[in-house]
Amino acid sequence: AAALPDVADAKARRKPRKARPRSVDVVVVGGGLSGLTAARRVAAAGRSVVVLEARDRVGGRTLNHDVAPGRPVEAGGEYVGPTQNHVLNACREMQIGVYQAYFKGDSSYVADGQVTRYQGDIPPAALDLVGLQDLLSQVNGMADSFRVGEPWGHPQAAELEGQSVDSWLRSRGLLMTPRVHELVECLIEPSFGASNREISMLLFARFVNGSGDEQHKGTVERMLGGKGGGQDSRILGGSQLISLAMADALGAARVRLNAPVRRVTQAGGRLEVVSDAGTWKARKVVVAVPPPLAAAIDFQPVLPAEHRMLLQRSPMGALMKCEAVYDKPFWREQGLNGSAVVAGGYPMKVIFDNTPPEGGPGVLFGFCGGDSWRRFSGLPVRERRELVLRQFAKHVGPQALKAKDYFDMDWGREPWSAGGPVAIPSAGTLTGFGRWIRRPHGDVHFAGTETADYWAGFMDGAISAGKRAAREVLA
Ligand SMILES: Cc1cc2nc3c(=O)[nH]c(=O)nc-3n(C[C@H](O)[C@H](O)[C@H](O)COP(=O)(O)OP(=O)(O)OC[C@H]3O[C@@H](n4cnc5c(N)ncnc54)[C@H](O)[C@@H]3O)c2cc1C
Repeated sequence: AAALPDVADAKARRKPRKARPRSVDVVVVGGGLSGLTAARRVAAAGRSVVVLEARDRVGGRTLNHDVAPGRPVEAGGEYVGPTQNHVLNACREMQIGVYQAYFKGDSSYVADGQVTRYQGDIPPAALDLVGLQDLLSQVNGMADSFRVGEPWGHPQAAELEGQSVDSWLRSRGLLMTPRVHELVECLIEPSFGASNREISMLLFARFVNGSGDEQHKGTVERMLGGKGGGQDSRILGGSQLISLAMADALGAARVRLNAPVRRVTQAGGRLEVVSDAGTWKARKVVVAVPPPLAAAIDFQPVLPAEHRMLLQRSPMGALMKCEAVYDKPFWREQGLNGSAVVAGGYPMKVIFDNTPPEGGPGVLFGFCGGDSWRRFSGLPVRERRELVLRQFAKHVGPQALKAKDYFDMDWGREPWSAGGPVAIPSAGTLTGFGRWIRRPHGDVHFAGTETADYWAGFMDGAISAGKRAAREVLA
């Protein structure tokens, strides 16, 4: 023990040596699906590349959680579906399997304390269905009125961006009953991590418009649907496996963890990227991080004001996933598939069966976002667990109270995501500054799911944006 101070003193006396900046062709900022995809493309073209990732892991908004040894489920991004060709191809390339989510049996609709079983995507909301159908057809119409990824091209773009989903529903009059408002919140809260009054109709239409591919028009049904829709399938081994496999293929030398990037300077065709893990020189930089975190990087020269405004006015939603683990998915024996739509009064608006493909342990999860997040997420974990289990018990029965484990993942409290699932540009931002979304700043290029045309906000959009940014820097 007596030797310890000497060692410490010797260390203190040693002058810190300034590490020489390393040089690569391309620095990628952010080791989520988008950044890793860009890096793979750059490496495949024979150029040198390094991914600088702030966290001690890759995958960003995707995160696996083991509910039993070797049985991961997702605590972040999870589902894939038809027309999400980029993520499905990435799985194929990485030899990762995809399987259909569990749809056998009935879903549950919880309203006024009553539980009704139903099949398909639309809950049996009686008279309120008229209002709901009206909303779907109106939004599909809006989404069909502009070129994909360019919502500012809608003939009434400014008007639609000035209207929140909430004020638009009110403008439709008696058709939109209080129950329709609640049901729409069940669509909006999990999709955006925000409430009806926080999302503009133009932003909603932009997401619907992108829920397809070059051959298939985007529709609300595909964006929000289960079988055949965006929630059709899951990824064997959990969605974070895609990023883990990509990082593995790139190798540790090309993926630096614990390396938050603070400054990007460019002068005379050369760039310098300063991170907590050292400085890199590069010819090109790809920034593949959520907009508020891109806004926090010190770009020299500074970004054009319009681009800065776009990033600053695009905060992230607030969303958490609350999950309970049981010995087995006991609800399946009752002919239930575990899914529920819950109108009013509960922290979680939609619930899904998250059981691993082996069939156990049984897992249920619910989304808590927007106003529900603001009420619930700050509670102590003991209270969160109790509220969640009580809510699960409502539709699958009292056995739900006897969970063997509970965990939740609060993306609103993750500094390196700044929220989730996606950025939600405030009113006036898409029409005012949206055109800057993919515009390079000198030799700095922008990726990340928010910059995609199709499936922006989803894993598919993250991957297509990474490919597009790689094409730009390789051009
Ligand atoms: C709860 C939840 C549920 C979701 N459900 C689905 C779903 O079912 N299906 C679906 O397709 N999508 C879903 N998503 C969305 C999906 O996860 C994201 O669209 C996608 O993962 C985003 O990938 P990305 O690479 O664009 O960004 P991110 O995953 O956010 O990656 C960005 C990376 O950059 C890092 N970073 C940030 N700042 C810096 C910095 N300054 N320096 C270095 N590194 C930095 C971050 O740590 C992160 O790793 C969900 C998301 C959440 C949160």
